[in-house]
Amino acid sequence: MLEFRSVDHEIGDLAVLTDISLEIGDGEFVLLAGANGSGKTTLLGHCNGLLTPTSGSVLVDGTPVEDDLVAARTAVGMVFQQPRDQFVAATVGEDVAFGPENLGLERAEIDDRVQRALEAVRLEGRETERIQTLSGGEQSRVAIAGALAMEPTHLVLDEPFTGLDEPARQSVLEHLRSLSAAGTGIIVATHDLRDLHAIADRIIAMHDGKIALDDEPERALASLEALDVRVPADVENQETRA
Ligand SMILES: Nc1ncnc2c1ncn2[C@@H]1O[C@H](COP(=O)(O)OP(=O)(O)OP(=O)(O)O)[C@@H](O)[C@H]1O
Repeated sequence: MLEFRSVDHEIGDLAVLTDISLEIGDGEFVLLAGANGSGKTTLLGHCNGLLTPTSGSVLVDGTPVEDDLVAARTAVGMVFQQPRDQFVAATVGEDVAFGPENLGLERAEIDDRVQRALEAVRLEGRETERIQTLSGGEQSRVAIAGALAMEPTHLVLDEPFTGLDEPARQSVLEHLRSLSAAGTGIIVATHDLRDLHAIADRIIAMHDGKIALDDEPERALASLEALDVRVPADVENQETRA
């Protein structure tokens, strides 16, 4: 369980997050929507102690994040918007293996996790390739594989589908869905609600640093346009009609 209790985040005079309270249960698949600048990335940064609340607290499985940062970072896997910030090794295989190696796992278990993670992002057989030589979308997939290989109990992804081609997007989606079914809590910040709402349990929409709505997908979608979150299918329909 991931829990925010009245979290405020201020930067100077700017209230970036105001009074965020929410609970995300094990196995819940949550979409975090909202316009540019509404506070999504900042909210995600609080999930594993990357950011510290100005007031309020964040708890991972009942423990305040600041009480045990290592535990929080092991429990909550993060995939950032800019994958380049996330790489620690030169090659695909080394990078994805880095996290599991740090957990002190047996070699066979590490290799197994790397294989499964690379299959999930459709990069199997590419272990020895240098990350620098990959395309942006492929680099994003390496970053996702790195988080998957840690097998965290909560997985937080910031715009994970940007730059992914459709087969890779579907494969990652399928994997996230199966992780969620197996009990992993998933939070995906995204503008891309295309087919995601069909698999999500819940949509949380941010507006000006506050939670503007938190509801099951069908009801949430009906309210989203008022918050300036375009639903691509509707946009396409409007363009077709025009
Ligand atoms: N380190 C910082 N310094 C100053 N302002 C910041 C900082 N981090 C975030 N902000 C501001 O806080 C607000 C929320 O930013 P955040 O990145 O959380 O939004 P977002 O919803 O993730 O946006 P996007 O959809 O564009 O990624 C923005 O107005 C942003 O400019």
